[in-house]
Amino acid sequence: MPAPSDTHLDPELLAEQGHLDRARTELAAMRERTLAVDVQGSDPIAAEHLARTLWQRARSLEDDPATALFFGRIDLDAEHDGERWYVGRRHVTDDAGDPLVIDWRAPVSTAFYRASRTEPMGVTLRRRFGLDRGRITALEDEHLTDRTEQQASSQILAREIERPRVGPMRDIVATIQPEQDLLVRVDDSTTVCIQGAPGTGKTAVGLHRAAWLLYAYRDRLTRQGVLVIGPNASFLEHIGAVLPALGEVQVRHTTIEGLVGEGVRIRATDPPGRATLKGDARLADVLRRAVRATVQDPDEPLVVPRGARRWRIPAYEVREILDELRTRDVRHDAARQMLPQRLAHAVLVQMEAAGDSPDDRVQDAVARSTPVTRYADAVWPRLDPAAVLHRLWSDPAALESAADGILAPAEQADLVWDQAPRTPGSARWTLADAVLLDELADLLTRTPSLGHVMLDEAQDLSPMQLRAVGRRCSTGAATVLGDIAQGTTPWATGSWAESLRHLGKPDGEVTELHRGFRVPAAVIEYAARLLPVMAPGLAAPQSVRDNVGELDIVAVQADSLWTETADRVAGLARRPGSVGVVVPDAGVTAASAALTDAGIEHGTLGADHGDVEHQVHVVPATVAKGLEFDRVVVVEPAAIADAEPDERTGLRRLYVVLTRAVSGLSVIHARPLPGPLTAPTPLD
Ligand SMILES: Nc1ncnc2c1ncn2[C@@H]1O[C@H](COP(=O)(O)OP(=O)(O)OP(=O)(O)O)[C@@H](O)[C@H]1O
Repeated sequence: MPAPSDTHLDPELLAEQGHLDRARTELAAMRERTLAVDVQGSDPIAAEHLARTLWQRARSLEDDPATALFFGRIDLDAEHDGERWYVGRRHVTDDAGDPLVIDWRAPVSTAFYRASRTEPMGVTLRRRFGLDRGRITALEDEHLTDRTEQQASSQILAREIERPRVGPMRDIVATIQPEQDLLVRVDDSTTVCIQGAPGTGKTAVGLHRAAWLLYAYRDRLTRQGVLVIGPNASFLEHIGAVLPALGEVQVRHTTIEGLVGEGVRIRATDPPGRATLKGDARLADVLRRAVRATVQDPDEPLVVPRGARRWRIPAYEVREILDELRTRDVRHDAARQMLPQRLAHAVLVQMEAAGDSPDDRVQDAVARSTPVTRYADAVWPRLDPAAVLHRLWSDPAALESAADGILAPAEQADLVWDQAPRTPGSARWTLADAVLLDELADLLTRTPSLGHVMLDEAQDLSPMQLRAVGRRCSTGAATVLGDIAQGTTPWATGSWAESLRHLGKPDGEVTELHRGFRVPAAVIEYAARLLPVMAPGLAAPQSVRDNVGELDIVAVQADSLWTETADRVAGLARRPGSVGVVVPDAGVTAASAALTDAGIEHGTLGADHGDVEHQVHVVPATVAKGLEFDRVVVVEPAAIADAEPDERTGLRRLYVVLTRAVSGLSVIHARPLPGPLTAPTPLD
């Protein structure tokens, strides 16, 4: 690959800048044409819908002068009519409809990302553009069919990966790698599960996949919706700008709490053991039984007075009807609605046997009559999820009858409240309870499915949480992203096959990403000392970064831990790029006070709030997952590990926080470092 051209006088560069200028002008014209459409119509609802669609389209056609409209070009061989395509974030056409730029998601763009010297895919030239504030500053060419040309690594790609990180996560549309592109473009009916070490681009791939799916299956997915699920509010803020930057503004982002917590106030926390038990898939059977147990076989017959006659359906016949409804795979509420019609039908059969000839209207009238609806309500009652769970957790006998043979007596005893709240409304529900309430709600009425769900940090979900997510994509597919080595919940998954089973997608395709884009070699090798102890069998990523990174381990006196931290942060903040100060959760206040005393302006991240705009952030260790900062200061690793319920989880938490750095990692400690971190590595 020849050296990138960097001069403004380069005629090639000027010609490309000319194409960019033309594309800008045409984009502005496309937007004007959209805005000029006169929305009229006799149907005001249709007119309003059209106006909204046009407004959204006009918004998506807004030009951001800071980003170039295209970042690459491919020239194809004669077999492909020698076509030339400029690849960018969106289609731009001239007023004759000829494309000036094609969307990166269009099928023809695939070759830009995947063509190689061994498989050129008809590409004779691949050109990447170096861009600065929306202007072309460099070109990098690969002649894929020229055997004499030396293969070299892309400087433009390297520059993009090495760019210091500030603010929220960016899109990677210009530099998606072939192995990533393969995953982005998997069809909409396939569930993919991507295992990858920290910084291998799982989140980036998942978000670009969501954008691609919305392009390729626009009608269905806009109608049914696409949902992104991440671990906490700070993470959602970190990733929240990526899809809008790709023109997709309608994708909802939420956490598990947000997903199941609608209408439930989560006001308490379960101890780890109980939360694990409540997250166990066996609870699904317990709840199913509890709901089924509310359907009572009657002892009394159904008596329906009509005119001068009284029709009697004996209890044994009602029991047969109930048995038939029980064996059908319908939800509780749907069966409840069917029951009055079934009972009315039995009455009609008797009427016919007595010589009457009742029609459907009579059956409807009988089904709606008070004796039938009262009787049906008594045997197949209206249920409220909170009331069902309230009863299980407050009444050991009710729990025993639902859990007998499923949960051991000691497990049942652990689930029952010590002091039961008087009413379901006054219960202090936990997150695990909210997940169970969600399961119960689905046993009553089917949860509607979305078109696609992207689930990030999926290793941390309990089986019951996975079931809750699976319900949201029962007729769609999912993109499941995670790293088993980063599992930090007591119920974290041990295998993706198991997670996919709980998600209801046992045929999901598990694949692995190996190349690390975030963490430089020195830092990843340090963090990887933990792997053999807490995730044997899993390897660290192979860092693709040119920069090996900076690693500093600083031992300090306990009484100067925070002042030393502030000193170091002050030094790091003088350079461009974000600084994450990752501290034990219990140290957030002390860390923030020390930074304030040192005059360092900063934000504090939390599980329920994000604020990614500052240069310096104090990050509680439990919130760091999925985030990244140019430079990271990890304070007191031993305390971060000790805050977790067991050693393995503690070391995994540490692995997560040590792998957030893009350029440099400083570890400041007063207590001895956890044992595995002091093991020698080839870098020592
Ligand atoms: N092809 C690429 N080109 C440029 N940057 C990339 C590419 N792939 C990934 N990155 C960058 O690498 C960083 C890590 O990516 P990402 O957060 O998606 O990794 P991850 O696997 O989800 O990490 P973690 O397991 O720590 O959550 C991000 O800054 C992302 O933009």
